[in-house]
Amino acid sequence: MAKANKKTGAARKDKYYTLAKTQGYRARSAFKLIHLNRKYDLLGKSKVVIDLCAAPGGWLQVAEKYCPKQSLLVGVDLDPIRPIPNCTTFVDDITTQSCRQQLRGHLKHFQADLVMHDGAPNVGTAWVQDAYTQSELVLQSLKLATEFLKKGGSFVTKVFRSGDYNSLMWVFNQLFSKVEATKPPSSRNVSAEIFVVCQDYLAPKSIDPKFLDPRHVFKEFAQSNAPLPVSILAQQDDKPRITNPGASLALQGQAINVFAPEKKKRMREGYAEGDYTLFRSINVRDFILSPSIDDAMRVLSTCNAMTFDLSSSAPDAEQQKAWFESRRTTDDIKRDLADLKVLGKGDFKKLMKWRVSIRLEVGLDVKKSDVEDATEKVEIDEDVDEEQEVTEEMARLRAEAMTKAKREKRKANEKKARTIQRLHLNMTAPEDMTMEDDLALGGEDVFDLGQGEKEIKRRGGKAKTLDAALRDADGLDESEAEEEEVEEEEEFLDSEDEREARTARLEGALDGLYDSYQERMKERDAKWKVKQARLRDRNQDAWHGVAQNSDDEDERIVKVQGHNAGEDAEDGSDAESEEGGWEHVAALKAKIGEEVDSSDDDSDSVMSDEDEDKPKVRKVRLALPGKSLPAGSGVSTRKPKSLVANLGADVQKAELSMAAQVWFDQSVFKGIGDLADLDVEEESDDEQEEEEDAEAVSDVEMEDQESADGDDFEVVPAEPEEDGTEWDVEDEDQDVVKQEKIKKKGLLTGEAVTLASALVNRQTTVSQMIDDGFNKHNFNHKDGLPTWFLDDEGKHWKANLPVTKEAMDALRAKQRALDARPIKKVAEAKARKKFKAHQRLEKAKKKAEGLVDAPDMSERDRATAMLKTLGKAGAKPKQKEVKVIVARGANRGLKGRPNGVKGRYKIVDARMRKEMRAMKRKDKATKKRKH
Ligand SMILES: C[S@@+](CC[C@H](N)C(=O)[O-])C[C@H]1O[C@@H](n2cnc3c(N)ncnc32)[C@H](O)[C@@H]1O
Repeated sequence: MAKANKKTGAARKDKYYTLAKTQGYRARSAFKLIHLNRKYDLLGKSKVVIDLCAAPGGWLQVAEKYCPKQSLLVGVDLDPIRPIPNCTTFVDDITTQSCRQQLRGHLKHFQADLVMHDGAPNVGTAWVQDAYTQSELVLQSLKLATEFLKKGGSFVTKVFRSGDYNSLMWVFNQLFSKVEATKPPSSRNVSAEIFVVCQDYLAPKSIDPKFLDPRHVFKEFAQSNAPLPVSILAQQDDKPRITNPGASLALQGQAINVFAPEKKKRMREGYAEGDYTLFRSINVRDFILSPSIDDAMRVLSTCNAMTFDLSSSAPDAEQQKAWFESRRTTDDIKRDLADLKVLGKGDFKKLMKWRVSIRLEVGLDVKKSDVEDATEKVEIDEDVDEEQEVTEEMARLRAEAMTKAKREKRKANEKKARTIQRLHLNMTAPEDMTMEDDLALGGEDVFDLGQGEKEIKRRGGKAKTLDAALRDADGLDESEAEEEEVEEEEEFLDSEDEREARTARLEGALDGLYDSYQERMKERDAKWKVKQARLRDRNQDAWHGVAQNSDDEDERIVKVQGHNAGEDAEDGSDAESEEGGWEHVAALKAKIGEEVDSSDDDSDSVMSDEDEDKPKVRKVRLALPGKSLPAGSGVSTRKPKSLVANLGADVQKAELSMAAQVWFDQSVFKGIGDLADLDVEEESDDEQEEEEDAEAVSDVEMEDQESADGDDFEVVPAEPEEDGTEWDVEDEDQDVVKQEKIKKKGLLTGEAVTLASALVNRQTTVSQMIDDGFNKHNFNHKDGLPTWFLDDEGKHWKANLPVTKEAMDALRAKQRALDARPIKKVAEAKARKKFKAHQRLEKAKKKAEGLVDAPDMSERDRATAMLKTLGKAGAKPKQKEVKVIVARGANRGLKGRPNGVKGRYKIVDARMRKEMRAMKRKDKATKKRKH
């Protein structure tokens, strides 16, 4: 079973986890801020920073590292934060007044350059992200930001892609002149989180509180979106939302037109609305009893795991027990059910076969004439298109399988022989054997569906053949099926052939199903959807959002109250000026909604044709109605009122993708307009990660490469960072490195010496060597080969370069010569010794000369003295004596030189001295006895 990609707890400990550990960051999230800082340079100039929801302190650590020295860094969280140098932290809830006051106390008269928020609501041990609470938390952090930020300051926050996301973005856009959403590479792809960087705070004199009130901000979207989950509805009930009939109705109109163009809400964002649980587990009954193969596939592609409910309280406990204990529910199947996200093709097919076999076993698939089986009715009303596609695909696959079966009939014997041969050669692992292999060998497959049919027949039931089951799933009727059966009977005369052909057909059909399963998995991927939407955009006019910004005063973005007081909406009322800008902005927003409705005849998008090719950076701007757009603003001015494109005919064409398009066409995604490219980045990341395992490329290097590859993030600046951070490691040319090494140390391997001598001796040429380089080891043709085979080959199948005996002898001789060379330190010691001996001799010579001239010495004395002097010169210098002090009495526990001891000394333990003396005595005694 292919478990290589399994994302276990250990797999969550990815490279950023490791990097955080090695670099001393408390949380892997630190890298998110590092990446954001790289892209937006948030920290370099920020002298006053507030970190909301800062525990355990990863972001503060990063801020401490990258902000100017002496910066004021304040962090707050519900959880205490272990002290971080140069940072002030306190425990509080950011939604409370006391937090506000404490922040004020810490900041004193300073205003913040940057407010950061990486908060996520604490929802206990289960990581269920209540998106609404999260959005509220974001709004709360924005509220604090508006209070503490200075004009021009920045605000960074984490948001989740949920129904409230657009509302949040809209509010951000009112308060900051630059708002971008981005997903740093360190943010896991499976996570719905996205970071919004708001720059250049406009600091209006006063802000309508409604801009920061969740009940107002999230109102319209909550109403226009699909039903919210119970928890969210409960919250709404607790805090009834204030409605604003005038504006909100129009807004709803707009929202309905734009944000909910589809009749049927489908989970375009990849998460079921309101369900932000990353792990979804369901009961196997939903899979086994799913009315059609398509539904079963949907279960497989949307869930992480399937479980059996064996508790006695389960309504179908007995049935579940039977399924669980069935011989078809092998350990492999149980493993697959436990982790559906890593299903390989083989696993997928096994599970689909298992479902069919269990259904056959329990008699779920029987002829309709006998039992009206409601569960087999294929519901086609929901996914007509997909169902049709699957049906067509199945028909095509069946036709293919028929042709294949004919061919295979001819080759049957050949195949059998090959299979047996492969087994003999140990080239096939049992798990890689297909059903065909099993049948070829005459063995019984655990999912031998024919067997299942027989079993049912034995029990007296009229088993529906597997083909029939598949046909039913395809929506083929009985007569068609019978016709096919007659044809098949003509084709296949003996039962073995028939059986084989059926198996082949089943395999073909399952292969087709697996492909569509994969398609489905891809479709769940938001990035893939964006890619598809873009492709469609190229061919047809789609909704292109509201007009681009221009410098024109009349078309400027409508800002908060302070900015728009006195400017009325078209109706001329100035009622909102009293209370604030919310109604005003909302009314203008509503106006645009009306224009959406009234501009049906205008099928042109405001994006010019050239713009289509440009990166789709679209920012929703609220234009004052009736004013034309200025020339040169990059926006077509032909039809000034047509702020949005026609949603008519095109909507029909692109109906199913509209929600996805609208979602990703918003201004927020302008920063990640290259989401599709990120796919490539991701793929290359995956490859890189594989390489990382294989080649142990350093994490740091990887990090650089990743940044350089991704469009989303800038290439790391060429100049080294001041603090010499480990991100900027130069990617050395390995060839150059090797050449340097060879220059310094010569050829080091037998292969290299052999090749070099072959070249020198003209036994080969350079071009011959280059030709030899074109071998399978240098090219990656691994597609379609079984993993066990590649593993095995990787271990044992190495390039076999020639090594001659002469080459090895030469290398050995070189090594011996190296070994024979005294090492530097030994040479130095020897020289020192020689020098000292020479000095001693010189000294003795001088002394001897003095003795020669001594008048009062007898010849004998002179000779004795001379001998003594010269003898001393030749003798080994006396080792300086070391006095041994026993650590007892006054000396016990003594530190430093004991009183009255001069020269070298050593403090020893009394017991140690005794033992050493005893040993010496023993040695002496033994020596004596020997003599
Ligand atoms: C993802 S962690 C933050 C990690 C942090 N940025 C770091 O790098 O170490 C989210 C934090 O939000 C905090 N949080 C959630 N709700 C909060 C609230 N109402 N007030 C303060 N902190 C809150 C949680 O206690 C949690 O520590």
